[in-house]
Amino acid sequence: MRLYIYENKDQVGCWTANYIVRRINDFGPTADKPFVLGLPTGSTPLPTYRELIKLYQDKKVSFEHVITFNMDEYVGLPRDHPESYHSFMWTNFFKHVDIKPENAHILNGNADDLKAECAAFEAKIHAVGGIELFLAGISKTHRVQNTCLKTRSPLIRAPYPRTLVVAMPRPLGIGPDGHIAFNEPGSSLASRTRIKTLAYDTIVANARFFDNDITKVPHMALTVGVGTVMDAREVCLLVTGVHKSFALHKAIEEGVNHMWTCSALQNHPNAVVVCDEDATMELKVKTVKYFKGLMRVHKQLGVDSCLDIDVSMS
Ligand SMILES: N[C@@H]1[C@@H](O)[C@H](O)[C@@H](COP(=O)(O)O)O[C@@H]1O
Repeated sequence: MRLYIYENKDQVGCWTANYIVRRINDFGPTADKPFVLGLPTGSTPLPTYRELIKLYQDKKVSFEHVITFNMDEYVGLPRDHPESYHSFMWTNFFKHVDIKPENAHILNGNADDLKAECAAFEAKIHAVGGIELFLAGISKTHRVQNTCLKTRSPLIRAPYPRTLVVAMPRPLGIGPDGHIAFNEPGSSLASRTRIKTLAYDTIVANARFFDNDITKVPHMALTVGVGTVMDAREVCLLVTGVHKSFALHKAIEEGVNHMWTCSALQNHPNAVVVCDEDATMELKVKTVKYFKGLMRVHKQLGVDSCLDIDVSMS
């Protein structure tokens, strides 16, 4: 596994978009030999999508012969709901480039037979020869730091007519998370595309997109499995922001573990993690120095041409 560390999320997006364009152009896709790309949703890939659109507008790439497969979709959310992953992908990427609608595959969370929908998705990936490059993101981890819990204290009730609500400090804790697609903690590392119940942490995290009302957040999703991602010939994991730093630590500094499904990538023969400085916050200094040193040496020796990508150009 390689780890590339860039200054900020925009540089990560710039590098990733240019890398995808390079991979597509080197592959030379045609109607008979399309380039198959796996794609994520979320805020993390947005700078990448913005840069990809710019590169398309500058005629540096065409998506005419690119086939995409998205990682996941909510169950039961109308396709045209602004928070569906269909809406996200068309608003933020597809409608701006020349991809053919029939080539952009997104799971249908409203299918009559969800199991058949998942099986058909896997079959389609197989039919086009598998995924060449899977772009992925991971969810954040929650570090609860002295936030307040509302509780009722009988001791300080009088002389107030009603029970008084007082704030009590909560102990520092770390919630389980760091999932890839919707492969929540405990997902099999050999899992395939399937229906998944969302973890409570994920529902709470995603409430920000649903008026902060957890009752509006779908509780189930269709998601590619960890095994589906691992089958891609290359995986590129994007990690930006300090809120992802603990997940990054779990992904690369500790062992492979189904409670941190992103850590499965340690077993992938061709995985690259691209992160920003903020996301390295929970890594050991020696880990950061090691990977930065590798980047420097590989660049000097010219053995890793993707390190030549100029991330300051946008
Ligand atoms: N199912 C998606 C994941 O595929 C995504 O990686 C994650 C992170 O989103 P963000 O990039 O906004 O932090 O959100 C959801 O849980």
